[in-house]
Amino acid sequence: MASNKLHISYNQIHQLIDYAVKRFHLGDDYSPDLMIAIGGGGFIPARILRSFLKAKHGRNIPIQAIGLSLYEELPNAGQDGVPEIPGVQVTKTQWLNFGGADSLVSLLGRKILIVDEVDDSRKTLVYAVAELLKDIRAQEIQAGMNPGESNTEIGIFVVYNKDKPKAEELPEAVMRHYYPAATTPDRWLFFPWDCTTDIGVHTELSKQDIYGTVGEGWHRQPSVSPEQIESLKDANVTLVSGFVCLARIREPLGLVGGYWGMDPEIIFQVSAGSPRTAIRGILAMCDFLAKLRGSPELSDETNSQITLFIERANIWVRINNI
Ligand SMILES: O=P(O)(O)OC[C@H]1O[C@H](OP(=O)(O)OP(=O)(O)O)[C@H](O)[C@@H]1O
Ligand SMILES: Nc1nc2[nH]cnc2c(=O)[nH]1
Repeated sequence: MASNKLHISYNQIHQLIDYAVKRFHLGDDYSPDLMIAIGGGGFIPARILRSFLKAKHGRNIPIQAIGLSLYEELPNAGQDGVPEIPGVQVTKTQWLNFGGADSLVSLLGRKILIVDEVDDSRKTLVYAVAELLKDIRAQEIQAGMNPGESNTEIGIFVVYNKDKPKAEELPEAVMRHYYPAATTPDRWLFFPWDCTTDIGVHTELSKQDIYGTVGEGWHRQPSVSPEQIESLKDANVTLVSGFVCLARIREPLGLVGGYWGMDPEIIFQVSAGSPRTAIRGILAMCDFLAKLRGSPELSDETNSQITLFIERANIWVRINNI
């Protein structure tokens, strides 16, 4: 794993959740009636998500909390972005008590949405789903049903999914309702709630991280101004004096690519690499956009912006292909 961590701000999380609800048609295509937040990182995202789902149907979805822990509780780990060491096994620190005498909630027939802030090795999510399935089976037996007869569904919402080989796999039925608001490279994510120094400085750093720019792309309209497209034309002027030009085109890349789910690594290549890496990134981006062009979901205006963007990017590549 690369050593540099990515600063994440509260706003980025809020905006990503907003966009994800729209992008995945949450509340319509999959309309949960129970959220289960994995604490502590899943608590704030679940609460934000509840607001966006309420805005759709006017109903507040109940949030239940479970506590699972995989990462070692070393003295400074987790604090101020110090990466934690993954443990071997997930441990339960808190669980549902649906069978308890004072419990009013049944899992049967529900559309459940598990919420967490990050899917890293996937061990935590796999464990949570396996334990939940055991509870569902137990409740089905108690109700005199056959396994699966209650048609209870489980979905997963994560704010960040790390793009890496996962240690364990989720059941196929659950993957059909797997909603990652954003995909990140395999770096340590430094969340705002882990910051114990200056949250203002942390927020500023989150804007400078390329991922911050990409993240912002997800919530804005997929539209790039003519001036931004135009700026590609003279990007080569500053290339020779460093990577200033790449910063100039980073925003339009983040806007178009981020909004339509382009791999953030491409944008990272474009803005953080050598000229040659940048050119590779631009070409990968053109490929991505070319596939997107003409999609029925795109407006005519967006389509023509993409066409123009590819044309300008190609000019940029030709000029700089050293
Ligand atoms: O995909 P995985 O490798 O299993 O990692 C993801 C889990 O790791 C973090 O939990 P952590 O144990 O650090 O607890 P916390 O949420 O209280 O910080 C995070 O909140 C996820 O639940
Ligand atoms: N804060 C934090 N917790 C994690 N748990 C697993 N991966 C991560 C990460 O990148 N950041």
